[in-house]
Amino acid sequence: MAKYTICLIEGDGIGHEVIPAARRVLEATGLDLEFVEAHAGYEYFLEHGESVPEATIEKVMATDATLFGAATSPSKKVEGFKGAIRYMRRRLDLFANVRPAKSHPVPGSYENVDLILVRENTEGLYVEQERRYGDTAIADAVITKRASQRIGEYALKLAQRREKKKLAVIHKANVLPVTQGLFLNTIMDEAKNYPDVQSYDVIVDAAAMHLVRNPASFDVLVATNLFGDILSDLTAGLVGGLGIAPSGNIGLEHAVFESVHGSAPDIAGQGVANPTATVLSAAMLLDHLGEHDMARKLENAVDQVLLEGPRTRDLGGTAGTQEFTDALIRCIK
Ligand SMILES: NC(=O)c1ccc[n+]([C@@H]2O[C@H](COP(=O)([O-])OP(=O)(O)OC[C@H]3O[C@@H](n4cnc5c(N)ncnc54)[C@H](O)[C@@H]3O)[C@@H](O)[C@H]2O)c1
Ligand SMILES: O=C(O)CC[C@H](C(=O)O)[C@@H](O)C(=O)O
Repeated sequence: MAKYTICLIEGDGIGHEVIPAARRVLEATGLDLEFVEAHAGYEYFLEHGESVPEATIEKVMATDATLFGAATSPSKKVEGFKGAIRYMRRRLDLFANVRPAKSHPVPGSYENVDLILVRENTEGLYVEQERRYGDTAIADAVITKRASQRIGEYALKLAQRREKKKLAVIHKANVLPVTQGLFLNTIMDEAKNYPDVQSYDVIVDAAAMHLVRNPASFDVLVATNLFGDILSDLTAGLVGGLGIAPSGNIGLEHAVFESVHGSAPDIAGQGVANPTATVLSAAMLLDHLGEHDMARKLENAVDQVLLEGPRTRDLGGTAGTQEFTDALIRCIK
């Protein structure tokens, strides 16, 4: 039996391109890995009537960690459809969505950025409870003390292990003192147990401005689900864009790693997707398994190829997914 088993889920669109690329990179590490393939996404839903079959959940639970490509969610209501990644986050209680943004040697990346956005991954507006009364539509935002406390604890422990030891609690308690106030106050109370971490609160709109003006001043950020969703695309944009930004959906028992980007229907099937975000998510997966040296080796190889080329189109180059992946593999070996 291999040392680690890894579940691979391609999903939709460019998921079919970036997961095989990341698999080749993982195979090139020489680690003793066994891969198990599973299905999820909109294409699977159209064929089988469900977006995440139970067999996929079982494979995610039975393997050591999962690498997910991307999945499509249509912007209209489709009867019986559940967004694949959103369903998996809640079903597997993957409560922490960890989204690092680090400077890369690519055009448009700020220098000296090294931050991690921790997004609460199970509630907020993502409980997806919407209803319509005539011309009025209402969505619930659920915030619980339990989920706020555990995401706060996760972010504080993460900040404690880092050099700067700073935690920005992102909120909108000035307008929503009951829901956002519960999130903010619960985390600020928890922070009293971490006196070595400098915890401070920032209102989300101001946080967006500060992130663009002075991203190097941030260390760890924690936010409710939708604010974290929006700000993590912003932080991806600070350091080279969606082609580069990785993430991990982490629970107490299971973990699913995935790029921040989606299925990119505008470029899917053309062989031009940048696999970096998925490869860096694979590096996070290796860290999760305790393979820290190999994780650093992957990250260093990514930055070396980003610096020297070839680069993919989203970063101003002309390389396709294959050519970029080949260069990465040469660099690892
Ligand atoms: N975690 C997920 O599975 C996830 C995340 C985001 C969006 N989505 C879904 O994906 C679909 C498309 O959403 P979208 O277009 O708003 O976002 P997207 O992230 O798929 O694409 C946004 C833009 O970034 C580009 N891009 C993204 N990844 C790239 C890569 N690896 N290399 C090069 N360019 C890349 C795309 O070509 C596009 O122009 C939607 O159905 C959405 O619901 C899923
Ligand atoms: O396409 C979906 O079903 C979800 C997209 C997803 C989200 O959390 O909203 C994506 O934007 C992300 O940041 O992971």
